[in-house]
Amino acid sequence: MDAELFPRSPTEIAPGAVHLPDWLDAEHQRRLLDACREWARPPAGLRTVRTPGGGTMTAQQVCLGWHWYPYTYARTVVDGDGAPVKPFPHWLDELGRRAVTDTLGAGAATDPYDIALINFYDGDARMGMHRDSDEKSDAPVVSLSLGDTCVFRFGNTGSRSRPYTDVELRSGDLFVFGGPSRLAYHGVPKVRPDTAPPELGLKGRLNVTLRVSGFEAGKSSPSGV
Ligand SMILES: O=C(O)CCC(=O)C(=O)O
Ligand SMILES: [Fe+2]
Repeated sequence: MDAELFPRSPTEIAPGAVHLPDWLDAEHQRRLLDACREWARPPAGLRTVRTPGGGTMTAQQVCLGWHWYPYTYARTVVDGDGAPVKPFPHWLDELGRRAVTDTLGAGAATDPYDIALINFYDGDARMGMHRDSDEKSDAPVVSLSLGDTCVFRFGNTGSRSRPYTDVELRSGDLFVFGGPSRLAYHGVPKVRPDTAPPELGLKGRLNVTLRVSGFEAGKSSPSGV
């Protein structure tokens, strides 16, 4: 890796929101990328998300555990091929819990993680300011980045506008937001093309967010489907 002019260090961006650079080493990034490539395959694979207003999200998405679509969760890909959502693997829960204790400390332990949203950004894909507010649990959101560097904008709980902080998320970086920042607006205004580590072999950017649903096992989904 290039020598850093300004070394990147763990930073609390807002109360309960922590950026931990280089959390995944090259080998773990490669393994997570391999898994993402499997999850992206149909059925219930990578898809373009349509918003109720008739637009489309520029980042493509695949879900594990629960299928997210604007603005709720279902058991099947109701807005796509109709297949059952892919299962959420146990090792991702372990990764999520470790991410939380490494950033927020052992006291921040949560219920098991059971949702992953995997976003793929290519071309000039981006993501507008939004809150992750369709889960019932207030457990921290865990975000892992692979491939191209992006500008991640982390704002406030009141509105999409300032004050916010722009953070560069690079391949292998971890960002966790919980506590008073759990419902903060955030987005990805820019991805920097061709900045991925060459040895990873990914063109574009992948982001894996892990969440705790808080939905009751055995009960119907919040959307009823
Ligand atoms: O790509 C990212 O870093 C953010 C993704 C995100 O905010 C989301 O999936 O809700
Ligand atoms: Fe989000």
